[in-house]
Amino acid sequence: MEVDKMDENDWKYHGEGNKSLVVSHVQLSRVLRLLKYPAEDSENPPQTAEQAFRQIQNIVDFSSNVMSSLLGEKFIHSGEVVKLPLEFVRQLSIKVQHQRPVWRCDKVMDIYSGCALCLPNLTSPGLHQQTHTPPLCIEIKPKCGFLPSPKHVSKDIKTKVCRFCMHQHYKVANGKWKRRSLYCPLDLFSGNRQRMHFAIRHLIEEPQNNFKIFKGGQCIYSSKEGSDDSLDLNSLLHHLRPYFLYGNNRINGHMTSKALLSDFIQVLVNALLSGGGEGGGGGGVTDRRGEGRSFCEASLYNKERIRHGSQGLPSDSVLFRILQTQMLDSLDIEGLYPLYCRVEQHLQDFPKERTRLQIDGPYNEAFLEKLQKCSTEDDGSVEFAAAKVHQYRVAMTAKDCSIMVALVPSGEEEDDDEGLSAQRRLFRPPAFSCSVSILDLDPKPFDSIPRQLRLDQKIVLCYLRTGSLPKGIFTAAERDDCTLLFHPV
Ligand SMILES: O=P(O)(O)O[C@@H]1[C@@H](OP(=O)(O)O)[C@H](OP(=O)(O)O)[C@H](O)[C@H](OP(=O)(O)O)[C@H]1OP(=O)(O)O
Ligand SMILES: Nc1ncnc2c1ncn2[C@@H]1O[C@H](COP(=O)(O)OP(=O)(O)OP(=O)(O)O)[C@@H](O)[C@H]1O
Repeated sequence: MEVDKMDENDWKYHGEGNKSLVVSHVQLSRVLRLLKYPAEDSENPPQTAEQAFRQIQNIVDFSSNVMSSLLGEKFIHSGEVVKLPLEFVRQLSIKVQHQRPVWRCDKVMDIYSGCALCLPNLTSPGLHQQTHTPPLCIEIKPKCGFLPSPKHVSKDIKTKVCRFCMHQHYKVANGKWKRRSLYCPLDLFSGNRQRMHFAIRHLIEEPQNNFKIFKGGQCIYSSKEGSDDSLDLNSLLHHLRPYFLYGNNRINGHMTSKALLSDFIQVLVNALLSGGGEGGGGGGVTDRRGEGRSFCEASLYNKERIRHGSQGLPSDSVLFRILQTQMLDSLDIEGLYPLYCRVEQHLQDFPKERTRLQIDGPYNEAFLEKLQKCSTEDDGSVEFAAAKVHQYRVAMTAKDCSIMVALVPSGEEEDDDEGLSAQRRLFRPPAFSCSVSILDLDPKPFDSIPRQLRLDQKIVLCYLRTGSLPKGIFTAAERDDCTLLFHPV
């Protein structure tokens, strides 16, 4: 990619989040991730080109020097900062504008700095070049997978119902989503295949911003934000069917929708429990959170079943690494906030200390060391408080990152109809080579901590007012099954 010969016609809108917009190259497996600003700042960019460059370089450094070490290098693609011609960026911004979801248009793409992050396109990995069938990529934003310790929280409910499940009530009450998602992250992070299966079924049922499926780089399944349009599950099944032709669950040569979906989820669970495409998963590890902190009372999963074995997550799996990193938040926002205030006060008294304490970076080995070597006892120092704040911010990033699982059908060259006996085709399970990556590993600003506390309080209050008794409306059988409803395709 030659940055001085950029043509907006080679790029198309790919997606966006709260703070960046992503375009993908039409031929190369590359994306550009551009910063966004609040729309009211569109005339006067809130930072200079140098500051924007530094912000993106900080993202690269944080990902490659800090998160990569905590999450495992094999999952991380940190990318590189690129300087783009301003005319190209302006034309690109005009080109993509009409494809952007309306609810994201409170922010505009940065057209002033010319800086962007260039990354591999994780939804169209080069792997597929050897096969006829495009890869299937599944993006999951799993959110926080554990309950806080009772020691640090003021409201008992926080030790029973997870943040995601409580937050759902708040989001629906505020109109962010029309329907509550019944996905519970604690089920996904359980390492118990049945619970994980259950969690993924609910992600499919109500994806919100937690679940997307791409085929050959195109998004084929996601929520339409703010809308209550029913999702096209039949269309999804239509896309999935060719990948699962050889499943075991066929009746008279036809695979039922339920079986198809079940096979798909099974493959996804396997990928999430594997070591990330480099051989089989490591041995199961004991769940060190203890039963009390790994089950959410709002989950519809039948708790009785958990007795039949929670194996824990394999230590080389992506979920294990994300969960461990999330758990660097050992104090909860309530326990952390007084330490934040200690740092904040110190910075008001001694503004130059901001640099020594690495509040805004640099995100280098010294930063990583500060958070890894943080003592367990509070000695009252600002260094201790800053290290706990660093740990919390790293945990926040791990609570907000996404996992991309790329599935490529393997052994496809043998699969022509003439070449395989009907018997073999009927019973061979689908085989995929998979690769797992983690995306969106940006550092969370120091100043976002007071907002975190306020949001936490609002979520808990809202849940206490509106969130009780969801289980009562389901029968035990519905709770165990919660089968998605399909029409035959
Ligand atoms: O606070 P949360 O848990 O709602 O997470 C925010 C996300 O909301 P979610 O609940 O996942 O829909 C939010 O996602 P959406 O904009 O809702 O898609 C962002 O990821 C936000 O991060 P940042 O401020 O852009 O760096 C996230 O904010 P941080 O808390 O990670 O700063
Ligand atoms: N390297 C990549 N390859 C393919 N798609 C990507 C890549 N990076 C991001 N995307 C897509 O673009 C979307 C937005 O990117 P990202 O999550 O990084 O934005 P964000 O603004 O940081 O999100 P958030 O709302 O969590 O702050 C992702 O959900 C994903 O679908």
